Amino acid sequence: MTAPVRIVDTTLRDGSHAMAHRFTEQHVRDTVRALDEAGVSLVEVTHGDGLGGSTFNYGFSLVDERTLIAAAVEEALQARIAVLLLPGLGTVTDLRAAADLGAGAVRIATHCTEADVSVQHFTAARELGLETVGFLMLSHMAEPEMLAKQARIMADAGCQCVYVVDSAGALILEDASDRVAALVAELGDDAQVGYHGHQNLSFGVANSVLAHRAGARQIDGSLVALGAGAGNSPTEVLAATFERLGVETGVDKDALMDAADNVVKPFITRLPVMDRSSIVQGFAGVYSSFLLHAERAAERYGVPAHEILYRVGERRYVGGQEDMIIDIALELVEEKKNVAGA
Ligand SMILES: C[C@H](O)CC(=O)C(=O)O
Ligand SMILES: [Mn+2]
Repeated sequence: MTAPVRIVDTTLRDGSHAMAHRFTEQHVRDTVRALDEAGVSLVEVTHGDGLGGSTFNYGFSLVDERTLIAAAVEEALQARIAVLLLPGLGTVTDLRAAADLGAGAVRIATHCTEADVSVQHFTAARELGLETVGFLMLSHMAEPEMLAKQARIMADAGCQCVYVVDSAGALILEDASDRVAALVAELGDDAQVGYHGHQNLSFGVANSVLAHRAGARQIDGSLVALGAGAGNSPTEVLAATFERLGVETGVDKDALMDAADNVVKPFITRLPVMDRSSIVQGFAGVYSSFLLHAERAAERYGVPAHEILYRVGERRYVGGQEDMIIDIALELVEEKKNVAGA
């Protein structure tokens, strides 16, 4: 018998990147209601970079995330509302506030080789009675065995499901399933394994299917793929694909397609697309949420965004190093001046 999979929706968190953090309370209410009615059991709502993410470096939110979390909790009749937390940006105080507002789960995200910084946050989350999930971001930067060791750190700290997070949309087929399999082998019954894909090289859904076959039991998606870079695996496509494969998801694919077309598509300011810049992100292994930062720097300094992104990939910059995008743009301006003057 094929094992069921839980489809987790991150439209209202990863989608925050694509919306330049401009979600309104109405967007959140309408989307949560639609996901809830479609049977999605875990819905993530936070600034794209998690609790406390609304800053100069990452981009300010239009509406305070606590207002959005409270609205989401009010609309969800069966779904649990999850928040994202990046240790160092979000604090345990932010987490307590989210729990007080009714959030029932936290997804704690670290760079794929830095799981140790999440330990106190998992401890606090378990004390608060929250469901706990760990995100090993930019997973393509660590080999499967190394990633599995990092997953062990999270599980030992109280994490109930550790995700292979393909932040750059760089993993292709076995790259994803080998990592999932390594985590499953390491964690056994101690914690579940999840998979979070991005579409930069168009492998989000295919990787998710392989991840499930390798033992992942939670898979992320976003309605209309709304997410950073070329977006996430579309929730409505995941639902249709798993149904075709005979894998139980507990969600209603037609209700999700309705939500995608009639609730989310009308408010999207910029449809996720596999354009030159996002393809370069997947190819060069660049954090998807750097896309808008690179596009802004490109416009401001008159250099191509894809050239900036290639260089970000070469230097292996990670989340939190958004400011380096400006440095690279300035460097490219200098180099172009020197070539022109030579
Ligand atoms: C903070 C990031 O946007 C988390 C995530 O969704 C990813 O790394 O991918
Ligand atoms: Mn993501």
